[in-house]
Amino acid sequence: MRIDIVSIFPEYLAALDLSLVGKARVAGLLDLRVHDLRDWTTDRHRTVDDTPFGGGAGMVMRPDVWGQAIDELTSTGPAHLVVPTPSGTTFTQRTAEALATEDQLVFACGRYEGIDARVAEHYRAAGHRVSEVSIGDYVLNGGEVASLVMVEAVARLLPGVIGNPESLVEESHGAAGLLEYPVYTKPPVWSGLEVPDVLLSGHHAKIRRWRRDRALEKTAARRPDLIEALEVSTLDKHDRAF
Ligand SMILES: Nc1cc(-c2ccc3ccn(Cc4ccccn4)c3c2)[nH]n1
Repeated sequence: MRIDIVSIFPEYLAALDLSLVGKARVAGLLDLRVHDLRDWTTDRHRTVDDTPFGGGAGMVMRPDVWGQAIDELTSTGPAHLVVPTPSGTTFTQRTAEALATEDQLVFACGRYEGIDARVAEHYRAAGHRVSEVSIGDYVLNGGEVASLVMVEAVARLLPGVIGNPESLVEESHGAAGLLEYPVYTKPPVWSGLEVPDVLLSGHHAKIRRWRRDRALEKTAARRPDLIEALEVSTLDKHDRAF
């Protein structure tokens, strides 16, 4: 997969050189390129914004500069344009799974009051998939942090990026559709607190059952909406006790 990220603060995306995503790039599992939007400006001041039509506070990012950038970056094939915005559809694990199937993603990181609305309109009309996406109900100062979140969520789903793909099944919002169970490691007693006996028993069936019970318990307590969304067929008679 190729991912292009365009921003007026490209150094904000330096975190993607680190850790799991950084290693995936070095290993050639992910072709991730970060670009400075100002490289597509033509004036001496490298201007990317202007005052909003209709008045109002703040500035709006110009469509022409974004058009030059996105045209160049999508010239090699079908790309999915992802535009972080507070007014977008909510990004979920399902969104990450869908984006992870694409050949190319282009993240357009806005700043100021956002990007001229005609940019998304233009690329939809040109036949591109365009997703205007929010990472949650709070307001950031730009799209860079949202792009970091989405790139990490997508990259870890790509083949070979996560060491043990099995862990993708049991984690929160994973295939099981539950929040994950509590995890423990050594020492067996810490701060006067013990590890649940069943986890020390070596009885794998009981451990599996205990973990599923804790996952159902936590999900029912913290995210009853996820319980509603569970396929009833995936619940056994023991589960229905929750
Ligand atoms: N989940 C999210 C996403 C964002 C986000 C994404 C991109 C941009 C580009 C500019 N701003 C600031 C801004 C503030 C007020 C109204 C419009 N935009 C952004 C904020 N905030 N929260």
